Amino acid sequence: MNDTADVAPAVRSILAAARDRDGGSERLSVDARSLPHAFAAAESEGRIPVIAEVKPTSPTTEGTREDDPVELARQMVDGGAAALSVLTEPDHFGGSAENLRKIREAVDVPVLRKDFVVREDQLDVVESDVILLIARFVDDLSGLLEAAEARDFQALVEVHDGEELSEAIEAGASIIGVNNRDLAKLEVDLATFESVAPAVPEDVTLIAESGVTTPKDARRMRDAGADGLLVGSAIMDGDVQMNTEKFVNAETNE
Ligand SMILES: O=C(O)c1ccccc1NCC(=O)[C@H](O)[C@H](O)COP(=O)(O)O
Repeated sequence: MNDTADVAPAVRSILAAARDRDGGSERLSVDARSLPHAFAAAESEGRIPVIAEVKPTSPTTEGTREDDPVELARQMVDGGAAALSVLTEPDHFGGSAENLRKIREAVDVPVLRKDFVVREDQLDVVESDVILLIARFVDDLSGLLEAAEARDFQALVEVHDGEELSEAIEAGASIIGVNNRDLAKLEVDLATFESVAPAVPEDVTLIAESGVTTPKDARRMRDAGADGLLVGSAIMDGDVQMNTEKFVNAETNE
């Protein structure tokens, strides 16, 4: 695992828990729904491709949303989400593999497993269409990416700066997310995406992650080159269907 000494205490705690968490006992083989195809379908219908995140709580959110996660997921899809992200991290985000399993059964859009996977056996916990690999926290990014793809997962490789972007490109990532949240300080700055995006190759599916809180933010990320947006807190706060619609239609309702 790359440098963890300089990350926020909450993130150190997340990573300690991730290292201790068991993996799956059987190697998975996934029949994945295509994220790039889902993005293209949304674009063709005039919707911004939004990955809406089922995120019951987090270290930077007050309280926990106790609603049925499957019902929330359905409302996000009804609101036009091209894909969903489901937290499976239990200790800091209130997620579970069971939530993801039930949600993936209930919807027909691609589902991203949002967790802090640090070892190959942790890929085998639950089937999803896309799996998150965070460049900063993975020792052998190309090895883990290869292991994910060998199971037919699509991998979303998350980066925060140019160095991590180079690492992701070298590892062969075809879906890259630029996280606007600095995991060292937990501060969010949309300028992060704007500074990293220009170096991302054209053929990569590029996602702006974190800190998108208004339709104006959504347009800003799209203007900077985002193919899609990953939105958590701003969708989870209130009526999730209406909130999703707001982001999905941010360009048409301008
Ligand atoms: O969201 C947090 O508080 C957080 C804290 C520490 C590590 C990671 C964290 N979030 C993970 C994410 O990637 C976000 O859930 C996701 O990008 C959505 O972000 P947002 O729209 O800002 O909720």
